[in-house]
Amino acid sequence: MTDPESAPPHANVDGKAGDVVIRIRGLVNQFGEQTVHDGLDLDVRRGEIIGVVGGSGTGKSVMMRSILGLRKPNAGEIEVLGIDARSPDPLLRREIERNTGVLFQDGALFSSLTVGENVQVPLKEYHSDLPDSLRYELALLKVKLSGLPADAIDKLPSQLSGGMRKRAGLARALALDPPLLFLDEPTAGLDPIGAAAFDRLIRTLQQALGLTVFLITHDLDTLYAICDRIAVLADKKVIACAPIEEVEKLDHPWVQEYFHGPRARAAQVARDKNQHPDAKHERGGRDADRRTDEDASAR
Ligand SMILES: Nc1ncnc2c1ncn2[C@@H]1O[C@H](COP(=O)(O)OP(=O)(O)OP(=O)(O)O)[C@@H](O)[C@H]1O
Repeated sequence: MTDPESAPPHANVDGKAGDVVIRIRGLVNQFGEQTVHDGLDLDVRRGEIIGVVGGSGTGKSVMMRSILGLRKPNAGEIEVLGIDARSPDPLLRREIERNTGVLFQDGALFSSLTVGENVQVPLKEYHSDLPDSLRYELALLKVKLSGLPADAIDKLPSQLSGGMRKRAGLARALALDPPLLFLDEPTAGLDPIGAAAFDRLIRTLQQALGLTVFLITHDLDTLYAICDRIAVLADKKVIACAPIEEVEKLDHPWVQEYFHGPRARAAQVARDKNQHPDAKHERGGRDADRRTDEDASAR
């Protein structure tokens, strides 16, 4: 761990795929009498898309907030790229912030700023020395990378569809080229075709940019289509963290209900239909163009 007294803080952004980039041990989170996490452990590996699932109120968002240092846990250790996420040191806090992009559920865009201005907010904070024209060009690059048309850059969030707002939020999350991307329910509120397209975008960006993605979702299609491993929150802990084929078999009432109900069956059918023998990285390969009405209605 870097000693902020003797050396500038430096996140461990280089390394090989599979290295642990987020390490949680013995996490405890309480709100008054309510214990949300009690001795939760989790390792997130470099280069993976980890899907975080669990019933409503099991503490998925609280875990994400703890990792990002937005909430101080009651106990436990959290390291993000080798930095102690519980540290109050502003330099360490800033280092974590600079290396993590976050897409919150509601997009969290500033409504009075254009898309381009929203994307430039982190650029202004961390690269204030850049000329305005270059910052604009960088914002435009992120807007295009997120699958938006170039002219979206000058629009207000209220002038965009829900799916486009998500993409704008993604463009802002990617503004600083962070190695870690956090997504809270990215496909919530999107229609099935829009959700499938967003899944593909995430997978494509993750591969192209070498991102590690921490993805909270209730969306079974997303889990089957793009997640390398699934972390299941239940009983105040992560009770399993494994590829979906293993997690499905877990003898736990919530897991059984979630992964073997009618919605799960539809998602599995979609996955099996779309799986292509040559698709090395596509786990499920949910493909909007090939979705059936049955699949769509099961979402
Ligand atoms: N600031 C807070 N003050 C009090 N209780 C809180 C606070 N934040 C979260 N909680 C409680 O912690 C529990 C976990 O909340 P969290 O939002 O992490 O759940 P979740 O798993 O993300 O749920 P969902 O899937 O419904 O979004 C809930 O019971 C919630 O009410």
